[in-house]
Amino acid sequence: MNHYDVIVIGTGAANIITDAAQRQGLRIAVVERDRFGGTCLNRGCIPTKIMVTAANVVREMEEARRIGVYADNVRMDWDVITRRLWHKINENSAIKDYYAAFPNVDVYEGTASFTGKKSLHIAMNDGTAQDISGDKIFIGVGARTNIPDLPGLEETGYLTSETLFGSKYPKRPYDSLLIIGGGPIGCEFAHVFNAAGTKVTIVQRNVRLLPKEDEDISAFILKQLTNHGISVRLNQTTLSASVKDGKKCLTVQDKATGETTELYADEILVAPGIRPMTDLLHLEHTDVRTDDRGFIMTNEFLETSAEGIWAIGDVNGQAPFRHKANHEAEILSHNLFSDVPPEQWRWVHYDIVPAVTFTYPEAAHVGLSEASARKKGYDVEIAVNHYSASAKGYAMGLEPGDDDDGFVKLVIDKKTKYILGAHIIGHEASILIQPFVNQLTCGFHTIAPIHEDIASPTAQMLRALPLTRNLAPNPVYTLSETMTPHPALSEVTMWTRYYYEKK
Ligand SMILES: Cc1cc2nc3c(=O)[nH]c(=O)nc-3n(C[C@H](O)[C@H](O)[C@H](O)COP(=O)(O)OP(=O)(O)OC[C@H]3O[C@@H](n4cnc5c(N)ncnc54)[C@H](O)[C@@H]3O)c2cc1C
Ligand SMILES: NC(=O)c1ccc[n+]([C@@H]2O[C@H](COP(=O)([O-])OP(=O)(O)OC[C@H]3O[C@@H](n4cnc5c(N)ncnc54)[C@H](O)[C@@H]3O)[C@@H](O)[C@H]2O)c1
Repeated sequence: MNHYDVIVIGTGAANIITDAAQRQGLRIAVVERDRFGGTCLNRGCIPTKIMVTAANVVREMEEARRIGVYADNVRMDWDVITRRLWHKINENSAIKDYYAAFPNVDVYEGTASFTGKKSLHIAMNDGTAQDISGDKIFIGVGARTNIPDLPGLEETGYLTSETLFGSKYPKRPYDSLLIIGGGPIGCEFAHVFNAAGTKVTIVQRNVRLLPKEDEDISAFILKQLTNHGISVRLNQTTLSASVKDGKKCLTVQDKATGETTELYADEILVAPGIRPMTDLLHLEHTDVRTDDRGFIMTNEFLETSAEGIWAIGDVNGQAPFRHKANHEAEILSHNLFSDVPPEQWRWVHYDIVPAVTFTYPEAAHVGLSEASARKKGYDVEIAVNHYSASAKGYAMGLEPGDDDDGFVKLVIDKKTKYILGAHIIGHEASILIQPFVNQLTCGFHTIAPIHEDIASPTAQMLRALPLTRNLAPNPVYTLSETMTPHPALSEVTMWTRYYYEKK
């Protein structure tokens, strides 16, 4: 059995940990069962945003007539989008080659599962098997679509984000598409296919689209998607799927009226949320604890309940975004692989994770919604500013009262005047949210334990201090510790710090 200093399972955000351990000359095993680079590169953020960016331009060109610019025959060239998208996805093999070239890194292409507290069996993709063990093990195995238990779905056939960017990639846009789920995945694909000319219907179980957003943002996006011709059915129960007259059919029931309807389309895309990839890991052989949905429980230092095992990214069930996963991996790299004393350790706090849904227009937020702030007992004040109130907004053709006149909404604690949450819907909301993320990240922070009972002796010592960190606005390291939503154009400014850090 090969023994390693470090084992990293998964090659999404966990690559940041591999890089840090590699720079220290440690002996590392990297295990990956699928395409290298994880969800973001292969079937998530990157290919969807290549599509979304093209879809945005379609909408912008259509709207440009209100400022005196006319473009005829605006259309998406699916072949160009397809070529650009797969060009990017295919970079995954370069990631594998990159790691394989290091003498201190062994790359295993296969599925890892625990056989003991620190040992793993790898069912290699070529049919062979390997057994390895390690001192430090990092789990970054991500998540996948949580397929609903819907009668007839398997027989009818369906798409997920995984198969759409895999064996079922469409050679041309569908004529019609039913989307199960009105979260970020459902809404972003609805925007893309709608702009590509597909007749799109979203079937959403919740009474709102994007229910993790502030209610005002959900209402705005509903109006926008509807204005663009997307049919949205809220508050629905999906009863069954079938094939009728050559079309795929979804039978749904309105939860309020009880009315049952049959919806037809060429294809069904399933986007009802995600489940962790922990089922393949056989964590029962370890002391790693999971919650009732199978997500690995981690503390503010990304420690699991098992000694020497950490977990980052989607698999820990906290804010499933790539920038959050990167942030966690950077914290571990700093704490464990940069020779700093524990008193200089960083920790994660999830209350300042920005989120952007790349619909048209974009929806972005950081911090608490109005409803969640009130629920937490804050006496809140609200400040709202519309795009049309700014000179640039007018220049863009936005007038007060326009359906698409986006806005910024601040949720403020009446007592302290602190910003509890910032919410933006409108053009480039992904960039406009950044100042609020920076502002909330700056300042003096005191460690806030997550899962109090998960604590290595070092974590216990740091909690007892208690550990503090002052992020003054001027030093470049404050930028390094501030998240930026991925993939927003604000990365161009925020990631300048990498050139300072020479990474
Ligand atoms: C359609 C879609 C669009 C998205 N858009 C955005 C966006 O715009 N912005 C954003 O921030 N987030 C977005 N996300 C979410 C984002 O992709 C994830 O939060 C992020 O990629 C998670 O990274 P990770 O490192 O935790 O896991 P992953 O990137 O999923 O990496 C895990 C890796 O582990 C491998 N693996 C799993 N189990 C094993 C095993 N047992 N053995 C070996 N290898 C294993 C997997 O094959 C995978 O490569 C999107 C997701 C989807 C599905
Ligand atoms: N721009 C981004 O950052 C981005 C984009 C896409 C995905 N993601 C991440 O990926 C994760 C998965 O996205 P998602 O949209 O699948 O998840 P989600 O859990 O956010 O949304 C799924 C939606 O589907 C609905 N739903 C669930 N079961 C249903 C059913 N049977 N019928 C009808 N509706 C049903 C739920 O009410 C929910 O609103 C998200 O948590 C998100 O963080 C991020």
